[in-house]
Amino acid sequence: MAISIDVNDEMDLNLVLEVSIEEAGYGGGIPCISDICFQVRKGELLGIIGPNGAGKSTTIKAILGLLKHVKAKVSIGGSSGTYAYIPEQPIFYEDLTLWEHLDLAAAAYEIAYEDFVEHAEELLTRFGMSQSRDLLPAGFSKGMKQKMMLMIGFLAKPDIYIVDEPFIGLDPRATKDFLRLLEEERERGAGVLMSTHVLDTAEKICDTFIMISDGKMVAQGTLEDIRITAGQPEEASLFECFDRLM
Ligand SMILES: Nc1ncnc2c1ncn2[C@@H]1O[C@H](COP(=O)(O)OP(=O)(O)OP(=O)(O)O)[C@@H](O)[C@H]1O
Repeated sequence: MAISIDVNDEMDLNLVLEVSIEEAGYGGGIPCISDICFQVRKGELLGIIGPNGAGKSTTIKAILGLLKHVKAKVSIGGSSGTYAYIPEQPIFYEDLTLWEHLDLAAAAYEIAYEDFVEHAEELLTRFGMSQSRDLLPAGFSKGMKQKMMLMIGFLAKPDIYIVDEPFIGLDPRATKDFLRLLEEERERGAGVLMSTHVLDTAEKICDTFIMISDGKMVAQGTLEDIRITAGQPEEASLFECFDRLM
């Protein structure tokens, strides 16, 4: 394994994430992804899109240093260089309530207790989860578990959010609440790296994209850049570009 995660104060001050993955995979010597390079700036939302099995989650795992086989350089910028990872599959402790999960996360992020209580109460209200605060997440629905992961991520107020497919379990109201919070965080200067299949939403909210197919980047940039790469006209949707490039 050869991965370096630098918390680097000397990089371009507007960059919150710089990724250069030579190759990465799950062992056995065969890489699943290769030559994936991109940057995320303050306030930017970069969408990773691609078909099932293209390598979106593997790219995220490579960035987080979760793979055995990875040759990559990852730099997280800003003075504190912090990130929050919101996984596609909720991860939780069977014996801890929702509130205890938030409390544990706040302790890990070293947030002062009063600040934690205020922010956590606000998040519970915004996600409509106040009544579930003292319940165990094992009994939650898929969407409620997803909301818990989002709340834990938002507690951190990091430099960059790394979010793996957030939309699948969320109802329309929760999706709206999530997008509004994300927008506020971007106004604060946080960057966002988000993988998703929901292309009409991605088209509306992402500033830039990387499109991955078969473990490689096939297009990169703004929607306009993607249209040019796909040889599509000005009015073409992200889905039409995706369809053409895949
Ligand atoms: N734990 C694993 N062990 C071995 N190979 C894996 C593992 N997870 C994923 N892969 C392989 O890595 C490749 C990329 O998978 P990945 O999960 O990154 O795709 P994805 O683009 O996130 O797909 P989806 O949209 O279906 O979530 C696939 O060929 C997949 O079979």
